[in-house]
Amino acid sequence: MANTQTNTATHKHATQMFDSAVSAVLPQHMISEHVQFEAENNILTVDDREYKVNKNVYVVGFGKAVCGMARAVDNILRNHIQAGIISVPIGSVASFKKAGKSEMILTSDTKINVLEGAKNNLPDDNSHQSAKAIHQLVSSLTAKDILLVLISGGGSALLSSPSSSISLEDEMKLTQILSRRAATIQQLNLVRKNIEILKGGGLAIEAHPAKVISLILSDVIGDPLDTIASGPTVPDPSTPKQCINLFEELKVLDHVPSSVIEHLQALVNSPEKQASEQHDWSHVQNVIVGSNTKAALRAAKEATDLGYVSYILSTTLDGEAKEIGSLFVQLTEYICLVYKSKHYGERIPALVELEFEIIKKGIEKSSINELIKAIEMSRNSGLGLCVISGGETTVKIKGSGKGGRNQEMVLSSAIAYGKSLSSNRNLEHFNVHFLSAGTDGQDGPTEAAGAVISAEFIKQAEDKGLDLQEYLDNNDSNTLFSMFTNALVETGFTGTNVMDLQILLVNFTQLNNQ
Ligand SMILES: Nc1ncnc2c1ncn2[C@@H]1O[C@H](COP(=O)(O)OP(=O)(O)OP(=O)(O)O)[C@@H](O)[C@H]1O
Ligand SMILES: O=C(O)[C@H](O)CO
Repeated sequence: MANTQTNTATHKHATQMFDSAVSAVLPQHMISEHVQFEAENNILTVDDREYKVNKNVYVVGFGKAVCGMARAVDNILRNHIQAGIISVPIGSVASFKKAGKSEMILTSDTKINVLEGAKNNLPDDNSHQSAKAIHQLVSSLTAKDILLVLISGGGSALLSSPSSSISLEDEMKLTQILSRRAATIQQLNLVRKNIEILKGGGLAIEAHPAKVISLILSDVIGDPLDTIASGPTVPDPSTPKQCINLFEELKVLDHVPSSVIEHLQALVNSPEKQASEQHDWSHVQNVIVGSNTKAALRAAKEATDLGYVSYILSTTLDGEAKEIGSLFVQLTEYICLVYKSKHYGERIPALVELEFEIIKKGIEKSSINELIKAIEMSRNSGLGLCVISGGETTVKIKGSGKGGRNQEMVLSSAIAYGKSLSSNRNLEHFNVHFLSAGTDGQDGPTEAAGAVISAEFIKQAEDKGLDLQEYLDNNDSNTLFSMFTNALVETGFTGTNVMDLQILLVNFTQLNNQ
């Protein structure tokens, strides 16, 4: 029974749940769930649509998870693929080779060409050349052809296709200006859709009259099709005016290259914009093959299999990473208080106060009510409780240290948990573990996917005489966690990318079990 597990076992459960979640969104698995090929009749089925295949398939792709996605479709449709080009992050193939992940790499006899570029997830000359090659391929297709488009996070930078009046340098400058102003991915991609040829539905329009099937792995909260990789195969309802308004809102209008402003002004009522508004999209099928929700559901299933009561709190978690870290400690305190309360639903002042704080940080009252039900089930059954969430947080970097948003979140939770433990607030007799990690296996510019902590970690940090707050203030979470034997979550580059996951495990236990 999970509730009587030791510290080591619980730690292992947390990483096992994370690994299982990642496995649910690995390319081979996701593609085979949505794409089937009946070789006898040459029928390709993608969800509810069927296509007659006859050596008429072309493949293009762009994104961090596209290597494995291309391998998966090559395995399925190998004899029918005529040509293909994928644009993937620089060093992808070498790192998969190094990790022995052969299922993520195309075989030497494939017809799909692999191009690498976009260092540090920024558009560059390599990704510009890749986009040109992709453009050329898709615009040569005819009505009898089928184009498979593989899309995942990082796709925008890997398909750099500025309009002919805008130079690559100007596009790169614009990306920098907007990023420095902390533009959200929705804001950044709004602009990209209006200034790039292949974005905002442009790729599908260029491929017309071919049939277009987009297989999309979502790395954006809420899975908005028109934002993921700037929606190259999705109708774009946005306008050039919205871009100008955005520049004003971010106070960058004076810094935006004049070629961009001129392009946007000319785009209003242009034949190009009108053609896209009137385009018939019936030749396009967009399919989300994987998302954070799918990973969270698998983590919950693994938790149940391991003997926990599991509850998915949210799959749209955002905000400042360190705020979310302390939110999880408030949730832990809340869980422990409800556990210990004599009567289910008892409204003691400490609970009401905590609930107020939790709601203030963005958790809905209805989610708290569901959480209470899960706590009650856990208490009645004697099983441990597993709370799962997913999404993507942000970090305002002020220090000079090494870290990532997940490790920063876990470090902040360790500080809050340490305070909570030392003031003896509600947490005694509870064995608590908190993990946060990126499903791509890389948290910020570090080698780790994330980190996991427990009371044992806090004790070890105290024994080492470490000041955790100092590391947090310097955004140096990775340096800190690297000093411990099992605080980092290390998976290597996973080959998928559906944002981040958090796993909170609370086991009621006697202290002598730990
Ligand atoms: N020292 C640091 N401490 C905390 N966070 C950091 C640090 N350095 C960079 N980051 C964060 O890491 C993020 C960039 O890393 P990463 O490449 O994993 O994210 P991404 O570009 O959003 O890609 P993906 O969505 O695929 O994970 C940025 O959000 C940045 O704020
Ligand atoms: O490539 C992009 O635009 C981001 O990763 C969001 O999908």
